[in-house]
Amino acid sequence: MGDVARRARLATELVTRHFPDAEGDFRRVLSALVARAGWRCLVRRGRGGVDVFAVGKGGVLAIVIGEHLPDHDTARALLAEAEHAFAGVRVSGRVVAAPRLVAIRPGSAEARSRADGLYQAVREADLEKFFASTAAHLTKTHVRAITDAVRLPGFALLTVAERTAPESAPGLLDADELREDQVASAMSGSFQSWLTFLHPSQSGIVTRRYSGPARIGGPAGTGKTVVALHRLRAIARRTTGPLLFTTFVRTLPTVHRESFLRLAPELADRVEFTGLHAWAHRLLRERGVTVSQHGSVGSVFNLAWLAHRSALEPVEPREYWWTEIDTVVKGRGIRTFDEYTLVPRKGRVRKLSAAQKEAVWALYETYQAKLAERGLLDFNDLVQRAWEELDGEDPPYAAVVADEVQDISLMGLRLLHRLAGDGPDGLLLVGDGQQQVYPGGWKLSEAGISVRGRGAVLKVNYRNRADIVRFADGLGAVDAVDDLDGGAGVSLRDAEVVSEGGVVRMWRGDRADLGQALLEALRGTAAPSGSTAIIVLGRVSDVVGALRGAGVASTPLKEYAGLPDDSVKVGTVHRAKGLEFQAVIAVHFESDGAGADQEGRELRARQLMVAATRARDELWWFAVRG
Ligand SMILES: Nc1ncnc2c1ncn2[C@@H]1O[C@H](COP(=O)(O)OP(=O)(O)OP(=O)(O)O)[C@@H](O)[C@H]1O
Repeated sequence: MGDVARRARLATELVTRHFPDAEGDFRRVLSALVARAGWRCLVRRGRGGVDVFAVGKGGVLAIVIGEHLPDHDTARALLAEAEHAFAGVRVSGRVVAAPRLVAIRPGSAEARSRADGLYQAVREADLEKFFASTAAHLTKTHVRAITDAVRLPGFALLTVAERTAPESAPGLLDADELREDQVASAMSGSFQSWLTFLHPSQSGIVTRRYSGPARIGGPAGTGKTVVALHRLRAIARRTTGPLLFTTFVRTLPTVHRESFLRLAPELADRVEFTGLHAWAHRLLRERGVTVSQHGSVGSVFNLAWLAHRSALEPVEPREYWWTEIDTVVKGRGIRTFDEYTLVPRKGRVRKLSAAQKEAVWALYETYQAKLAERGLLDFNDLVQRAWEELDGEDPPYAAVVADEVQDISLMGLRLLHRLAGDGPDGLLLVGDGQQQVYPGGWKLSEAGISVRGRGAVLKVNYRNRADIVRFADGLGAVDAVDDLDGGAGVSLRDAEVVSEGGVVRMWRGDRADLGQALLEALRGTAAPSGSTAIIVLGRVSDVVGALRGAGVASTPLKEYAGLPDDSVKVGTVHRAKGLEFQAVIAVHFESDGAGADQEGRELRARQLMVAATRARDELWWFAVRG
């Protein structure tokens, strides 16, 4: 008899023995659950609460089985029961996050949740599809450990023995199973185990109630985004309004949406994942503000620059002045010359004379005039106009999470504040000052946001292996880290690292040899191509050209949406921030760092650190000479 048929027969016998009086529908659905390989079911019937806690590679599910799907209040009560049942359950120092709620309707009649994303409704006929779509992230050892640790009075553990492991030896895995488990864990991404396990400090932040805007800080890889996603789910479960997850990087929300859908597929329609500029653009369009799509902002700035370069170029190059206008003037919402003369130019090392400030202002005015002539808005204008639109209105979101806030402009912060307001659990700002990859700087208080007493810092690095953290820490990013609000923060050096080992390899050579060296590095990594990224500090086209020359196909990071594929990703450090890969080849050009001033050197050191900390297991450090 095949294993599937054997399991089905044994499951039916087991269920009939335990629940002889239960109705046929219940017994049939339960038998199908118990028969699933790799899942263990804790079952109780007839108390009006959760029927089954199923623990398996797809996590922990609280399941109710019945013809009638739960309404809103019932679903909330079930979730509370499920949360309570697993509260404090620990496995190797991590706690088990609140389970997902699933309502299974016997038969094939329509099953649609009537509770706004509190649970996933599944028809019995779709059970196979449902389990196939559940992200596998726990090993068999995890599953055993959870079911061993949880105490659920009144629930019976119903499992069908694996073919080789007799059920009389619960908690033990035989040698084959263990090996298979380890391979599965290495291959299948048990690094996604954050979907079920949280460090106690992470879990504390997920469930904490904040009376107003709050902030989560901590160095690279400590689970800030993980906590933000869990918290979003927790907030969604106790509110009814719309929720937003946003960042300044256009592509990042799409990637994090994929993670969130693995964590809480039932909330797909409740939480919006959008870049802040795209959000502002949409608002303006909806309100009838025409935003021209034609022409390039960069070429308009060039025209303005041509008119003023003679005064400014002898002092600093074009890029410096673009940054001055982008982050100091427009990023801070400065509208008059007088304001500009008074503003603290945080993060800018060079002091400007009165005459230089006048020249900056003239450049700004020409740039604005030329944008207006063409009906163009740059990113700062989009944010400013959206912020003005929302003046005096109620916040459109019940809660907003903003990730990577260290790179958001001051005006961006003000817009976020209008999106969420000052209400309880409304605005959550997540970031790490040490990872700033754009110049700029602000204190939250300058944006009118008070997070006093509502901050948390994470310190346990779960992403990078120890050798990679040590290497990244030595790259010279300033250790004195800002907590995003002018206070002292925590740097990578202070992080506690969970995974030992790691591979760091160096290459230094000429441009002409780059393609071949990349090819060899790609061949030499243990990571599959799809889990490898080439992160470039400098011109990406140079690296893509070298790769093409070596016959390697790649996908630009700006098109990466977090879905698995088997191509190598290539992009700038600006595109790579917030992401992670099993292996990273970081390519920098030595000439780019030469001659930089203190501000440029610090920014570059932070960018190098961000590139290095994208690597989980392997880092190849490529320095191109000349
Ligand atoms: N509780 C956890 N259990 C297992 N793995 C975890 C846990 N928390 C985080 N991780 C792992 O660490 C990785 C990094 O987490 P996350 O991206 O949230 O960190 P971060 O602090 O936002 O990083 P960065 O600031 O560098 O972008 C996750 O992708 C996950 O693989």
